[in-house]
Amino acid sequence: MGTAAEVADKETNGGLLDGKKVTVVFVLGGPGSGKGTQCANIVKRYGFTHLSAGDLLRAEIKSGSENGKMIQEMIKDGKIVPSEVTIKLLHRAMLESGNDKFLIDGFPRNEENRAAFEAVTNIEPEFVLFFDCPEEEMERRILGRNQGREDDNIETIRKRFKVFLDSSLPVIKYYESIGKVRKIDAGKPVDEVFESVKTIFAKYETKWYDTPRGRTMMLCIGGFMLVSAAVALALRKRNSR
Ligand SMILES: Nc1ncnc2c1ncn2[C@@H]1O[C@H](COP(=O)(O)OP(=O)(O)O)[C@@H](O)[C@H]1O
Ligand SMILES: O=c1ccn([C@@H]2O[C@H](COP(=O)(O)OP(=O)(O)O)[C@@H](O)[C@H]2O)c(=O)[nH]1
Repeated sequence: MGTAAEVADKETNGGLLDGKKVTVVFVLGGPGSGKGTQCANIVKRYGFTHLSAGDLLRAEIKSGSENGKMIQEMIKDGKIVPSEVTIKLLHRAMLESGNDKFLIDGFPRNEENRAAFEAVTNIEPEFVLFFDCPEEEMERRILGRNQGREDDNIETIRKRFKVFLDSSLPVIKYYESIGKVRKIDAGKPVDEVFESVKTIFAKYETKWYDTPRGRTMMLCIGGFMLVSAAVALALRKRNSR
């Protein structure tokens, strides 16, 4: 038996997030493979919350936090930011979202990231969506991205490709060894890539009656049927007199 704090910690981390069972999909692939683009499509169709580790780190730089300078230097150099920093941001964003389905994009980037995330959150991904794309195509896409990112220059791009091969691919290999990788040919046009994505996410299709509008419609239909039944009953009573 640990201290109250340790017990509370175990309770919040018992495979649940804030007492809620959650679904996590890790979205991995080289820089420029189209992770962010396809995550936006998945969010629209399947109601997941998209958490890009890179976006969270860039927001942390902008916020002027004490870690900002360190994060900025690491990103500029294509290096992987220490796990505790990224995991804290991801964990907080998950809690704040209120959703129970998450796409974690661009994380875990190395074995240490992976082990630390599981140790801290006790959450294992449902599966890993892996965007497999030729390096020349990824390079072409990043150079045409035009988002004003400090790391989208040829020197840093080459470093990021090396980090991907040396550190991130082993994570994908690990998940492959336990049957959790869903590989997509990401070298094709956006729509074609999304067609492949859809076959993997089919079971998460949001039913129309599960949306806020659908629930309102169901309530209206239920109300209408109740009123019709009451009127029919009243008419039958009157006619039988
Ligand atoms: N299948 C695709 N074909 C051509 N361009 C793409 C495709 N997917 C994404 N892009 C473009 O390539 C660039 C990088 O895509 P992005 O989604 O930001 O990649 P990542 O998140 O993996 O770094 C963006 O400018 C995006 O519009
Ligand atoms: O979990 C993460 C995600 C991103 N990064 C840093 O953020 C950069 C940009 O990552 P992002 O996923 O935004 O872009 P991508 O490289 O996939 O285009 C990486 O090169 C890393 O320096 C990191 O350190 N840890």
